[in-house]
Amino acid sequence: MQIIKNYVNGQLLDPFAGQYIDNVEPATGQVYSKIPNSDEHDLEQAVVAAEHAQKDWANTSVEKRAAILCRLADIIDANADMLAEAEAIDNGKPITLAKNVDIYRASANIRFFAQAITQFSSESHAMEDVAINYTLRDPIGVVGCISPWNLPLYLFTWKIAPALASGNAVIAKPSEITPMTAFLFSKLCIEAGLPDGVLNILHGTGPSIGGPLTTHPKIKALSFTGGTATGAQITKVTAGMFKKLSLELGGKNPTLVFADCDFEDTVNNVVRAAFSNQGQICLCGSRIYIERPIYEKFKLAFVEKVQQIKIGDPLQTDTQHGALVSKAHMEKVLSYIELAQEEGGTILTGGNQVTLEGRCENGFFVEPTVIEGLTNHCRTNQEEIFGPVCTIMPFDTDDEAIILANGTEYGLASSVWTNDLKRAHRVAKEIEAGIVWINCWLLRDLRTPFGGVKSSGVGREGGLEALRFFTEAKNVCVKY
Ligand SMILES: NC(=O)C1=CN([C@@H]2O[C@H](COP(=O)(O)OP(=O)(O)OC[C@H]3O[C@@H](n4cnc5c(N)ncnc54)[C@H](O)[C@@H]3O)[C@@H](O)[C@H]2O)C=CC1
Ligand SMILES: O=C(O)/C=C/C=C(\O)C(=O)O
Repeated sequence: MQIIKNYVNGQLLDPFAGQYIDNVEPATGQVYSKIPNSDEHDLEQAVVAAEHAQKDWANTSVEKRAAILCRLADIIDANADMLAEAEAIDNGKPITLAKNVDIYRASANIRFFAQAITQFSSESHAMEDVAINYTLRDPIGVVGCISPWNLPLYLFTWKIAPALASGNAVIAKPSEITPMTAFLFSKLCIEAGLPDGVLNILHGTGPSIGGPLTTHPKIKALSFTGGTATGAQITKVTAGMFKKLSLELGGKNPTLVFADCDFEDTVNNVVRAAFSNQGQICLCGSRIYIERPIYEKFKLAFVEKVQQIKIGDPLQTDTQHGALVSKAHMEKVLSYIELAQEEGGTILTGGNQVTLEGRCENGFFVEPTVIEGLTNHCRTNQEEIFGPVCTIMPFDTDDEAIILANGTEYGLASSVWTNDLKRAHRVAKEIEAGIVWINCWLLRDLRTPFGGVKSSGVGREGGLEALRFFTEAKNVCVKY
């Protein structure tokens, strides 16, 4: 059984208290590794190491920092098969998805921010004949990054890469539900020659290490991705501590399908948007609104396509739909399917747990599920299910579609499917969300601002926004 270790000051360490928790493979339901349940002592050691390393790292030339990070990205690429298999085992996601999306993006994140920092510049403001102001952007110091289980290495690297590139030392906590690729990554950091203490990875649960990390006085900025309730808790416990916070939280994202869309392409992509990664992406489109003239036709084609999704062992390369991340999460998703029926919904396809034969007979599999006949304000359409469950509903006018789309507390992402350019722009402007995709979904340009409004988060990451978040601006005013 593999024993995962913390990565502190360049070394792979056991937790001080010797406490471990079980790591379960979702596709089999079996414990297959042990995870340190780190606590304040481990954190203190990491903070000391990070503080010690940070000044040298900040004083290391941008070119050298970028070169080390690019080397790390290359090493990820060289180990892509190994990492993809580890991610599929740890998370339950299909191995093909793990390789093409998760691991591909992990190295892209690191390479992107390694290059971005070499292009980062700051503003100057001239006061005619009086003075010139220029802005310095210094690293913050020691920062914290907390990431979730749904896109483990993808989101872990999305946070640490800009933090490191801009000269901070990082204490990162991956999800205790999917710790494996962050552990493997720590070995790759050693191989890449990342200086000791610049990145420290502490494993463990929210209460044992996540909480202490958020309130540690020496950690001046926190980037968090996860559930909205946890984001609210972090805001509460850090109130009055004057930390910079970037919170990427939940979504309940609308997909708006207009009658003039490219029908086939839209059906294919709306299926992908609803069910990729078993619906466990905060950007998934789980509320699908279809313009009435094509409602019945779209429904038939959509359900037919969903029924073709191949459910199977995540380690088989032809599997399209793997296991949910945990038993608890599977039970949560199944309880929402039950709730949807109590609320008057009709299941058009799916709705059940799936029992596979062989090695995966005890895995946490749930069918891709499509429900119709619900109102917009029912709990099924208001609460984040974060699983392979979507609802479909008709609409009659653009204005109605916008009201329905905006009718939840969330505001992360949305997609709009139409060939009417004016409509696309108008709807995009009216939708309350951090991201609107027109005739596409999850098409990501890493330079763009990424984040949500309303209960979907605070702040933006991506591109310059992330580099700005992980630096402090200082204005210098020079009188002529
Ligand atoms: N990106 C997203 O939008 C995500 C949303 N979720 C939603 O949240 C629900 C709960 O999933 P969880 O895994 O429990 O998410 P979570 O928000 O509890 O976990 C995310 C990360 O935060 C850490 N954490 C938990 N409590 C903490 C605390 N008090 N202080 C600091 N860190 C803490 C976790 O250990 C993990 O690393 C899911 O069912 C889903 O609806 C979950 C993961 C990602
Ligand atoms: O940055 C991206 O491309 C995707 C981000 C996804 C999440 O934050 C999520 O699913 O939690």
